Amino acid sequence: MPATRCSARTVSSCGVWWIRRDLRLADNEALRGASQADALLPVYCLDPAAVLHRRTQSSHGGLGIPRLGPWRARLLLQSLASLHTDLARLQGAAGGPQPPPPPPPPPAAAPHAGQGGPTGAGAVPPGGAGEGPQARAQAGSGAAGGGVVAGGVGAGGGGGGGLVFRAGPAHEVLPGLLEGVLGANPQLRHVALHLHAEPLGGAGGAGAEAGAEAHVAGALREWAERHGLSLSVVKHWDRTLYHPDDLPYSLYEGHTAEQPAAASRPDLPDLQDPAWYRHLPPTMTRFRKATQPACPVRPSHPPPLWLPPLPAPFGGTPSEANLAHRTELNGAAAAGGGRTPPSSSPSSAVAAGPHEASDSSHVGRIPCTVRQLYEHVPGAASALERLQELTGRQYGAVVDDHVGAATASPGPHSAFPFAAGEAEALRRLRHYVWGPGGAAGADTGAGAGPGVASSSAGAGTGEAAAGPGSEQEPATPPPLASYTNTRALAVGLDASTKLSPFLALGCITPRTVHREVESARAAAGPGSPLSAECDWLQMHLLIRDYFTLSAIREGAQLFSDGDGGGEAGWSHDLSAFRRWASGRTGLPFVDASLRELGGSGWTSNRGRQNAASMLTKDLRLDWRWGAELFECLLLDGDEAVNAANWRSVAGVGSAQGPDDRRFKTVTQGMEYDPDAVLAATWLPELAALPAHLRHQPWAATEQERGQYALYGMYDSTPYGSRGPAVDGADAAGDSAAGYPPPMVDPATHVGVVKGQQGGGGRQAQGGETGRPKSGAAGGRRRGNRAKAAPQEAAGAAGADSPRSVEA
Ligand SMILES: Cc1cc2nc3c(=O)[nH]c(=O)nc-3n(C[C@H](O)[C@H](O)[C@H](O)COP(=O)(O)OP(=O)(O)OC[C@H]3O[C@@H](n4cnc5c(N)ncnc54)[C@H](O)[C@@H]3O)c2cc1C
Repeated sequence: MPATRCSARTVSSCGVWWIRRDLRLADNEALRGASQADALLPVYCLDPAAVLHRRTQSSHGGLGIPRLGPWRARLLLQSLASLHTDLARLQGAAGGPQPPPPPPPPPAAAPHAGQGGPTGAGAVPPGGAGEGPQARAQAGSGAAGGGVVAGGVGAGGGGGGGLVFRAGPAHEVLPGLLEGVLGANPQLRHVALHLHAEPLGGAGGAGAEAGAEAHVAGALREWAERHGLSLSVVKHWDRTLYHPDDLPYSLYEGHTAEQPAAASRPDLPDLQDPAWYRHLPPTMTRFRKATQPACPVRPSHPPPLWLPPLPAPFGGTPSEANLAHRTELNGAAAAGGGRTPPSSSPSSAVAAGPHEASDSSHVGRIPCTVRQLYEHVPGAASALERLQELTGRQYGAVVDDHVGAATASPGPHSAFPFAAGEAEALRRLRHYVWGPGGAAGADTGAGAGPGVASSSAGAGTGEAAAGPGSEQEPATPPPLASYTNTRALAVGLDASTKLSPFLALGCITPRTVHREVESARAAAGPGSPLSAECDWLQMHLLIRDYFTLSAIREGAQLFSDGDGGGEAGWSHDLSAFRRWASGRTGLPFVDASLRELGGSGWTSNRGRQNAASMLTKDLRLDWRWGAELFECLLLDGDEAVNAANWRSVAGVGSAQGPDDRRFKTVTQGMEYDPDAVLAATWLPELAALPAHLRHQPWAATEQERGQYALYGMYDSTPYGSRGPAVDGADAAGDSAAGYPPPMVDPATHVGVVKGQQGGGGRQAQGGETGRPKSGAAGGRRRGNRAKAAPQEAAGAAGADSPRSVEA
């Protein structure tokens, strides 16, 4: 038995990390705060309110579907498993730095083609690193040289580690857990609860978690008083790039500083109206101008190298040696000498059984399937049924799939074919910013960038020397280098960053993304064209901030119906909604996007905008129904960001902009998916058609009608009154005849394809005249957005950025 065990110390303080959407070790204020105590109790509470809606979203009631749909639930479980393994590795690790173990064997196959492949510490082939200290030591092997502690559960540490998973609202779960801790640690004197605040999580907030934070604080206070303990409750905020406390104005209307902040900030640009500085500016452009120059981005913190162990009865007790060692290790990490990325892969963690990775039966069991998760929540099964009914899709395979299975459920067509968790988030970020091989930077320490890895970086992996920037490898431009041109495309793994699911679950912070991008900018040097791409990516982080902050400001009004429904108000025609939700509107770009969403949990920003426009501007259906379906299905579903985006497209509330943000969806498809790849992939009925007909099958010539059996599909029957609805419409199977005619006049969805005006341009019309001259390839192959200076693009009613907030 290691000597450290003999000198076990009593636990007089316990830090509780109430894990919410901050599933990471690095740059995590709540974890840092809770780790100051003798013991650390990381707890994830599966609150039924996070799985099912508590609120009624529209005046006509909600849809009755899960708030946490199967795709995101799966990603959540994987991320929890990954975090569990990382915690088990670090909590109570003892014995000091270990010599780096031999490099792990190269994985049999790169799990994600095009992403640079797994590299270094995080690259644990599915099922490759299983149980046991040796496996875990290997999992940590790529960390900064000399900084990794092989340890964790069963590895001779001063106690076990891992997260405690419990089903139930936190205000019920946490006092119960602490009762057990107190029973096993009679010397306990102080409990410190650290949590990451949710945008809508405060008392009186609008979201389903409204009041949760206040409830928990109240319940713990009552518990602590009863036992004569001292309690501190500390809320942290890492969700946005800019910390709300640093903004040069108040978020809330009605809050008036004595002087407008602008008066004391002559360095701020003159935005004409000083009142903007008192409140969250009413448009994105003004927000950017008022915020960027005035607000620092706070530094992001490296991951800890040591964490206090779980308290008894969940784990062991810390030892004097452990505690002394904490200071040494974390001090080194803070000094940048050993940024150790989390090293687990969710697949390895789950393949071994995430819960079984703990040595204590007291540590709660993370469900291994989405069905197990749903079983904790009464009503979830029927909500899933309802979702299936609305989308016309069965989710059995997804909910029953073991989350650690090597074959990812999202399937071969997923635009988000990534694993979950912090290490994967970092790999994706580095790949996007530095290019193929840049994921090796995931092992080098954030911000270091490839080619400038510290000497300790990649120890044991051999990756650092082969990274980009080295002589062996020709420089391949990173995806970031073409972000401006590709970001708006509807297809393409590297068209956009695909970071939003990681950001939504908190596997990575916007600060970390920002810092990495700044490193790339610095490495590229002054005047490099990459700088504009960096600006444009950071602009989108700003949009996320703006929408999140807007949601906070809206509070209870976030889900008000606004007046966007027009005089008649919003329609609640459920049958029309079903056609939309199941991707059977008859407008291929909208349908393909919606079926992609239903079938994989992802669709592009462009697809989302067009689908939302169709729902609100053509069908005049209640935007909250659309928002509810999106929040359920999206891998990156985020209540605040989602609702704010929907409000923006629907034109409701204070974010209202131009009256009509209606998208011509056929033209949009031609511009952002010229080869109609999305339709070919997700609309089997149209897959056999040539690309130009996949954009608008009704535009077939007489000859094409015969050739592709399109006769009878598009006759003169008024739109919307015929054609297969989702219920029982598939008689014609996956042939073109099985594809429904448009619910609305398709001519109103065709406009000028940008970039084709003038000489080579054409006025794309509905009906017979809408054929591109040279097939779909006649459309632009690249995103339509010109390489505008980000500043201008941000200020314009850009195709990417929410127009209404740019007004
Ligand atoms: C109707 C509708 C609903 C949406 N719902 C969500 C949602 O629930 N969660 C979510 O994260 N995004 C949502 N978005 C915004 C946007 O579609 C996604 O953030 C983006 O497509 C994610 O892809 P990416 O990570 O590759 O983004 P990139 O283009 O690479 O952008 C980088 C990051 O910037 C942020 N970002 C970019 N565009 C937006 C935007 N319009 N609003 C907020 N943040 C943005 C994201 O965090 C993203 O990861 C929605 C958009 C619409 C039109």
